[in-house]
Amino acid sequence: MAQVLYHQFPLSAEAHRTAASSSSKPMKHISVSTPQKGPLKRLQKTQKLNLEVSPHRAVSAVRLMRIELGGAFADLLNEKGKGSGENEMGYVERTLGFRTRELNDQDLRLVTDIVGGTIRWRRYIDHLISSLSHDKNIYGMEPLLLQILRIGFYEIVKLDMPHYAVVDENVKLAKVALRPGAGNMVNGILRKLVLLEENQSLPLPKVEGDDRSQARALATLYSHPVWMVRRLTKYLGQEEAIKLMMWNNSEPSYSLRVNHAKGFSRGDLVKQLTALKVSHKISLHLDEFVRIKTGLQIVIHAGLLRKGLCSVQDESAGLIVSVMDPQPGDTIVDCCAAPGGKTLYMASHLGGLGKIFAVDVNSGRLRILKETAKLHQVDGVIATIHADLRTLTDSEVLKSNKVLLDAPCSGLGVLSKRADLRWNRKLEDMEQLIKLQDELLDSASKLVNPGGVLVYSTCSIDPEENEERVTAFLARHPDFHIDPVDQYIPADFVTDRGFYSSNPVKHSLDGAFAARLVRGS
Ligand SMILES: C[S@@+](CC[C@H](N)C(=O)[O-])C[C@H]1O[C@@H](n2cnc3c(N)ncnc32)[C@H](O)[C@@H]1O
Repeated sequence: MAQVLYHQFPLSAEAHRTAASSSSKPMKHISVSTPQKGPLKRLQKTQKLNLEVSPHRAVSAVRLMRIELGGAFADLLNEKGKGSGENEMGYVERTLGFRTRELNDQDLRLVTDIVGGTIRWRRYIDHLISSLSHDKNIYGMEPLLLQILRIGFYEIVKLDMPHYAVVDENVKLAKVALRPGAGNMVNGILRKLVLLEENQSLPLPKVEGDDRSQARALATLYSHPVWMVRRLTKYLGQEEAIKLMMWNNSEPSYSLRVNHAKGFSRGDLVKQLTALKVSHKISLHLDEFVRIKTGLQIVIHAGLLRKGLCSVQDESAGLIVSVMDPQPGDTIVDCCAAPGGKTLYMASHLGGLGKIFAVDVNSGRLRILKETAKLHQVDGVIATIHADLRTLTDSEVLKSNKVLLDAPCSGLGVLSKRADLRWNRKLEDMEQLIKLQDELLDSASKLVNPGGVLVYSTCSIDPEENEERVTAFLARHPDFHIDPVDQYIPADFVTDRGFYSSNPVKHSLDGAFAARLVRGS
């Protein structure tokens, strides 16, 4: 039986509307009055607390709607941790017409799993939904109904949760948040899915026919855009492309970098993680890094990031800093610096001596860099410059022996962490990005002193953004040559041409690339 509690608070128009529109819903409720003070006394806000629907499903459905309709980033929302649960309840109430109880840690973990997984598996799930629905145009469905179906499909097919409990819970959500008819529809489709899943006869495409048909089938089976499958297959071959897509669909793992500038050591971090019962592994490659598979929410909740004691940073990004080899006393130009992951790590190597000029065209992201630098107590060696790099080329002040260009890129190396990125990227972006990368490389090269080094890096595994950009650059700038990176990073990451390349499947890290390009003296 549905249970709805009415709390009395100062009334908003929104709450009036919600209360009125929901009165027709077939739910029983009780009212609880809270005394009000002063002139607000007569104004009453009604908040409905629904204790029957599962909170993590209600929150997941609304989060998915916000991401899809609002274009917000899934990982950004996830990183807000428990606090976002409270803010989010406002969205839940406005979207569904009721609040649920506050989320506990287990609910939050489920929301993270369900939202990330449902986004990653969207193409696969949507294929199944449209195969089992009467109406094949599933994108014409009410957005909330589609999200509830996606959650149910993901839970049954990919999380293997108890099937009939999943059906019941999602039917309940559809009935309460939409109407009884929507619940009946969810019931019919999910029950069909359970039967097919239990008989191992899901209607999935076969990988056969010409390249195009095979790419389409793989795109559905491994839930990636067709253009991406074709590109991955072209560069890696089908077998490796499949392994990479499976990696992209897996739960991401994270690394934490300790911040020595705060007097916090890796030993201290390990102690804290042990006390928090977050299982962890020391990085094999970098002294300041610790890997965690799960428990990021616990780390966030414990305030380790907020206090500036550590940052979330992938080791693949840390290895780019190793390729830069920052030393005390260096002057470094970081050409595309924001939000500052590499700037801050480089700054921690300077030991208070030297300067990093952190350039970025995005003022909001640059503000985050400044604030984090202060929090990490490395702001003394960082100067921020808000500018388009392409306008800075005549600036003598910025001439330096070490220049980093961590270029805007497709992010094809970080798809496991950026669940929604694959759906936001378009093939046309690649052409634009490549053009921008060439322009930025040309601009960055003008800041390098004779004998100095330009490090070009990306978080992509796409050769057109990596090796090919370097080749094209060297053809335009014969005064530069490749300085092999083998003395800066482990041999396992060094390519035949002397570049740094991390491979998600091989190294269990994000994909990244870097080249050291030295200007002749
Ligand atoms: C890959 S991100 C940099 C990440 C950063 N290095 C870090 O480790 O946190 C690329 C950055 O390039 C910046 N950018 C893009 N075009 C630019 C331009 N023309 N001039 C300067 N910065 C630019 C973007 O604003 C974005 O912050």
